[in-house]
Amino acid sequence: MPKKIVVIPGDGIGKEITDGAVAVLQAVDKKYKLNLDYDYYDAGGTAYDKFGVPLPEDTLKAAQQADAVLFGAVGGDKWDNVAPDLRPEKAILGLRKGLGLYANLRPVKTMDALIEYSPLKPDIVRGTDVMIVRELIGGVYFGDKCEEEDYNGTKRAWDLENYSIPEVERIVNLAMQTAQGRKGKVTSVDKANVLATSRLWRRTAAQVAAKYPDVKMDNMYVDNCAMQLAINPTRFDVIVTGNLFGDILSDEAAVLGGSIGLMPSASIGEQTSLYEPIHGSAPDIAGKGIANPLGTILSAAMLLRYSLQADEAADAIEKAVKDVLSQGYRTADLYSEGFKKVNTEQMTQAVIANL
Ligand SMILES: NC(=O)C1=CN([C@@H]2O[C@H](COP(=O)(O)OP(=O)(O)OC[C@H]3O[C@@H](n4cnc5c(N)ncnc54)[C@H](O)[C@@H]3O)[C@@H](O)[C@H]2O)C=CC1
Ligand SMILES: CC(C)CC(=O)C(=O)O
Ligand SMILES: [Mg+2]
Repeated sequence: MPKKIVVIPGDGIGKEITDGAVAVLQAVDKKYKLNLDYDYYDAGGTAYDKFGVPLPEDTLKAAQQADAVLFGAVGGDKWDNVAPDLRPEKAILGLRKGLGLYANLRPVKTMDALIEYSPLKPDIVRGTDVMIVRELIGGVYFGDKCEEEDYNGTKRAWDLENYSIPEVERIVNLAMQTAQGRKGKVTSVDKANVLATSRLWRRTAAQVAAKYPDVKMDNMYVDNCAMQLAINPTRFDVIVTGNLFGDILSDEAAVLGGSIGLMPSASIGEQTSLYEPIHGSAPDIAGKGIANPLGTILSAAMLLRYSLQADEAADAIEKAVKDVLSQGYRTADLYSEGFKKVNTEQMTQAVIANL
């Protein structure tokens, strides 16, 4: 039986980068006989323009029934003024909730070939290898919210941050197990000096950690973590944190690898999982054919590894990405004089040639 991959390109650079990842998947499929089959669905502003909603029922249903989902990105200025519940970003939030994707794994690894591209000093970023484990379907992104209400003679808006003990236990357990396959160290990141949700997070994390004597856990406030990522990133192995902090810290950590365009992610659920680069729809470069497809191609490698247990094919993609960078191929986000400047399509073909 073929394995069903639901592809959701979304908006902006979404089509360009998912085209690249699917071309690479098709190439490894030929070599490793994976028997992959693709179905395409709309989401985001593109779906809003066609159907009046950012996440059509058909898209969610297909994703729920898929062996794995490959996602591009959603959003763009064009939809900035649509009703909050119809914003393109509701599509990815709805997919995360609808598929129960409770954990977002965001690996950040500095490749030697790219050491000069980080705005940080080479001696600081060399050897960085962090796995950010971000809780993905709780916290302030999914709490009750109020767009506007009267309050003390003025208007206010609010978003509710809330976490339950089982939600924290589930994500911290996954972080501990992830660390067991790595260097055995977890840093739990919160703001327990201020937030009640963070104090519950910290207490619960300690209880979970006690079940894993082979893993060392420490706690860090999120503001300090933001600084430590910039001055001492190699001190981290696994970082586990909530939805909002994980979103922000992972964009910051992306600069350690050279470009956000390189960063993949896996969003893990009980039934199916979704794979997407950590960046957005990059409206500033959309349609120009210059987006870096490597974050999405590496997300496809994570798809093969986590959803299809096709480790050999995943290894082949990851090695091909390293090879093209060592050979000097660079999209615009990583280009400097002396290197081979390529567009999205040429970078994709370079990866395929190295498989
Ligand atoms: N999962 C998703 O679908 C996400 C969607 N968004 C949405 O994307 C839209 C744009 O958001 P921004 O804050 O501008 O973040 P962004 O990640 O789209 O772009 C930030 C900067 O990084 C660059 N960049 C991003 N991906 C790149 C790639 N593959 N190659 C080369 N350069 C790349 C962009 O050109 C831009 O300068 C918004 O509507 C936002 O809500 C943002 C993050 C995640
Ligand atoms: C809802 C998304 C736009 C949040 C985000 O920035 C992300 O998941 O990286
Ligand atoms: Mg983000």
